[in-house]
Amino acid sequence: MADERIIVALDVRTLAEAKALVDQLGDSIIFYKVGMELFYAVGPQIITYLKSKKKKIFLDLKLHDIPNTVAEGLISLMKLGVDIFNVHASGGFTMLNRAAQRVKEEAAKMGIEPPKLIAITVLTSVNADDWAKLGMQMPLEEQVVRLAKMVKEAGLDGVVASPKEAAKIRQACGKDFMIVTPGVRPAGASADDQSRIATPAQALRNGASQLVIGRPIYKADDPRAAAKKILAEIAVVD
Ligand SMILES: O=c1ccn([C@@H]2O[C@H](COP(=O)(O)O)[C@@H](O)[C@H]2O)c(=O)[nH]1
Repeated sequence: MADERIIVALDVRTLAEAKALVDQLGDSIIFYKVGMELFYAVGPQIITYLKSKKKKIFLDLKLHDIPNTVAEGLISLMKLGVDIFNVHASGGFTMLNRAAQRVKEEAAKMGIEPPKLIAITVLTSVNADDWAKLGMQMPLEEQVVRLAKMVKEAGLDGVVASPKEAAKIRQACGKDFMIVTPGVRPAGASADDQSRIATPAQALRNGASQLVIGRPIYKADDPRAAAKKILAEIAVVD
């Protein structure tokens, strides 16, 4: 059975490219992330396609708006039938809490399990300089943990954070809390625009529940071989 801890980011702009990558990766990958680049270009047909292939879907649109707009936006997205979706934690406790409640309420009406709702803490691209320029007083890592605790208290299922913060979040939020980490790079791979990175095995050892990996797979000369190498690396980590 494919390892659901790896979520491949389908960061391409056309349905044809997305289909080609999913075909190439075959049974080795079950979970895909659809983000702004692809969803804004092709819309819900990518969700329909992935579902027809029996794939799981993380719809990464990072909603960030007032509570009513976010909650009702999530309900529209939920109707597409995704497995995970997300909002920005910096939208605040009221927004997060309303979103979590509305998703559960609507799922009950629909007679379905609610999709997992998770929140972005601090983007994995943000570095120390960006952080200082934002005028933040608290060290970045402390802020991530603080946001994770707030997300949990608001009733969401987990967070998106970097693998660097995963251990502290796990300690603060417990074993059942989802910690989804982008910013994952096999040893020696380019960091690209990511700042707070770790290898796949290290991310899991730090407490991540799932890893989002894009360019190290889809930009590889042989994406299937790149995915298989990562799967072999994590196979020895519980
Ligand atoms: O903090 C965040 C939140 C989301 N992402 C997304 O994950 C992938 C990472 O892709 P790579 O090519 O492996 O860097 C991408 O779709 C981002 O939008 C993130 O990187 N950091």
